[in-house]
Amino acid sequence: MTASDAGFDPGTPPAEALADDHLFAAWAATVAGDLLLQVRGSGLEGKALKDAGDLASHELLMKIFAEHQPDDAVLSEEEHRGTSGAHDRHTARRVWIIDPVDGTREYSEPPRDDWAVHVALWQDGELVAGAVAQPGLGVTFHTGQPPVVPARTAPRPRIAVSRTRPPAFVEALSEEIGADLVPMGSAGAKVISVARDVTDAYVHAGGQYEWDSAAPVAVARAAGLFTSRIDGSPLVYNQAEVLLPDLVVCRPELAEPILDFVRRHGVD
Ligand SMILES: Nc1ncnc2c1ncn2[C@@H]1O[C@H](COP(=O)(O)O)[C@@H](OP(=O)(O)O)[C@H]1O
Ligand SMILES: [Mg+2]
Repeated sequence: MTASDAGFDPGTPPAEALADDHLFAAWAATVAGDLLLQVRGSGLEGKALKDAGDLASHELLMKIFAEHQPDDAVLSEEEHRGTSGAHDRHTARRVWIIDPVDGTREYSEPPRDDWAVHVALWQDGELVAGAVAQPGLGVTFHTGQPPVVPARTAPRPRIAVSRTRPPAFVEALSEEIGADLVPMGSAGAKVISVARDVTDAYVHAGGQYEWDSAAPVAVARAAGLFTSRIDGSPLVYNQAEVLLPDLVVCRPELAEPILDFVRRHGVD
């Protein structure tokens, strides 16, 4: 199913979004999320719903970027795991890194809300803008108005982990630092859960790609959260190899205990 099959018209971006990359990212992620809600309400289920949502959101976003950001390259999960659009991301100054549906499994399990649309902008070596739409919550988190992280409410740290592929070492990590594990779908939903004080950290290892974390990490950084690879090195985007298999996003005070555990025990 494509956006036009679904009879969906995203309209035109507001003038302020055309003049501001943060607001453009937010607009694009939000309209793709609106389309995904419409597809989710169409009666499809399971794999058919996953495939229809992925395709519709991807095609809508590619059309939006071709029309409104024609000079930029796009790196999308859904385009053969590589560059798409008219420009080569290896030479472009500006590359939009998008995940049309993150948490595809959870998207196909209504009424779960742990799925997201990711739109990030990489420019001259850095992430400079990002938006994570969580249509199930009815909110788009973005760098134009970064989330204000509430004071910590839980007495024990809560670590968000993949529902289906949690890294083995997080069990031992949680025991050592006295944390509770919170299984959840979608890298974007997990990063945003830290910003919302639903959890205090997101720890992942064992596999992921640039589009899974680019937009969430841009939002997390703008919100003042700590972000790095699991070995403490920086997360770097628009690399020739798009595998970016591990990350930590957390309240700043939890970075050292988590990274220290990994230094001492590794992640095997
Ligand atoms: N071991 C792994 N290898 C490849 N991708 C992985 C992975 N673990 C998680 N991911 C990807 O990271 C995103 C979040 O995963 P999870 O919900 O398990 O935390 C998902 O993106 P998609 O839903 O866009 O495919 C998933 O495919
Ligand atoms: Mg993803």
